[in-house]
Amino acid sequence: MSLTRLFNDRWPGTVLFDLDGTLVDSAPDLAVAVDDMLHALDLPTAGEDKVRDWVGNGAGVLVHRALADRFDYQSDQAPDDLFDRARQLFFDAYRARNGSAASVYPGILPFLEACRDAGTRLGVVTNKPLEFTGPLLEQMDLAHWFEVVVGGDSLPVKKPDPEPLFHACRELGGDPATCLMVGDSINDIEAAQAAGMPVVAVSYGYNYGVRLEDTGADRVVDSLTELL
Ligand SMILES: O=C(O)COP(=O)(O)O
Ligand SMILES: [Mg+2]
Repeated sequence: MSLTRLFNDRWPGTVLFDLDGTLVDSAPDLAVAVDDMLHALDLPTAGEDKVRDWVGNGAGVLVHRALADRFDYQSDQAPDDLFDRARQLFFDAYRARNGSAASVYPGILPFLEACRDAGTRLGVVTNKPLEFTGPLLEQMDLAHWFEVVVGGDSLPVKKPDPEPLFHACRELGGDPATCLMVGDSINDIEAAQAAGMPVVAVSYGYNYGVRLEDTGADRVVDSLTELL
């Protein structure tokens, strides 16, 4: 099925992209920064496989998961002073590292080119803090594609709340019904569904180690080129 089938044989007027795990494989740098933080705190390091499954709810939750050494950290949440120290260590380490080992996923550039050729307006809606989002998009030479970038701390709420998607769509002058969300995790799918936007999920990203099939996405693809 081509993408236009989702929009009555038209290309979407607006496309919003998730960042980590959708446009860019950022986990290698996030994992080094998490391990630098844990090492500085004399805690056992986590490694990239675990960190991949912990990414998705923003930097603060990633730090909590790393301190607890598990996804579900709520019952064993770090005390405020340890969390504050860890968060500072993580932010310093990731700031120094952001983009070093990251890469743009295959299929992204042809899809962005097709959107541009169709006159579609493009935005990024990520749970990543804004201070890391701009530099990463610049380093990956992606920044020039997007008219709007909403970070995890741009608004009082993050995905899966639909408000960041509404906000980006409004800024682009789009209509949620003709806006497509593209993401890699259940947060993206739930946010899009709550916003009334069709959603395509990419299978190659980080969905907490859980397969994306049966999560309710309108389509799951291994590469965005499948939509062309
Ligand atoms: O920083 C995160 O936790 C995830 O960011 P994303 O929303 O771009 O996947
Ligand atoms: Mg993501």
